[in-house]
Amino acid sequence: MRTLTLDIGNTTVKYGCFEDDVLRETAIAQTKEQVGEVVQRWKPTHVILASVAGPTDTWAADLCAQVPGRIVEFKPASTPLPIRNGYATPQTLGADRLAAAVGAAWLRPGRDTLIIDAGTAIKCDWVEGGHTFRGGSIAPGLRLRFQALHTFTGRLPLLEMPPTC
Ligand SMILES: Nc1ncnc2c1ncn2[C@@H]1O[C@H](COP(=O)(O)OP(=O)(O)O)[C@@H](O)[C@H]1O
Ligand SMILES: CC(C)(COP(=O)(O)O)[C@@H](O)C(=O)NCCC(=O)O
Repeated sequence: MRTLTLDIGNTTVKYGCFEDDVLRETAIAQTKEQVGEVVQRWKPTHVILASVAGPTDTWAADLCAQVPGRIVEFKPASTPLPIRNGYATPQTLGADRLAAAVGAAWLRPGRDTLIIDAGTAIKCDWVEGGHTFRGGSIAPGLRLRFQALHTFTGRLPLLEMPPTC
């Protein structure tokens, strides 16, 4: 079984190519065309995706139409989980945050874990005892902070992150 996993964020798409349970390739795609090239080259039989991008973004559905097997979308309010979701409003929770919690519980079974995920936004989330997602905080990411400081002040220049950052 060849499975493509897609983590569609607000800035980039992170993908992983699995052959059965073995991760063969993982990378960051900057454009949807790059993800299309991975589908053409890797020829996945199945796709598992989680997205926090806007609902008008239909390119993922177009890509999945090229894949013969199952397409599974990870949805916080309905996807069965190996942990309990203690978030008060699962229907508004970002799939990336809950997926990270499932990953953290798998990496640190039975342990309290703080997840810090620095993307477009910086999310700090808590997994209690390796069994319950407790939620956390959402704050602007680095680029948003730079943009806000430049836009809403008179004297601060717009800083760019160095390419190696
Ligand atoms: N060294 C860094 N430390 C923390 N945040 C960073 C760093 N470099 C880039 N970023 C932030 O990460 C964002 C891109 O990360 P990414 O994982 O692609 O985001 P998303 O998951 O939201 O698509 C950038 O917009 C920037 O705000
Ligand atoms: C907070 C986010 C915008 C982060 O997106 P990202 O930085 O991964 O692109 C995303 O997780 C989201 O849209 N969350 C919905 C609100 C919530 O999780 O409570």
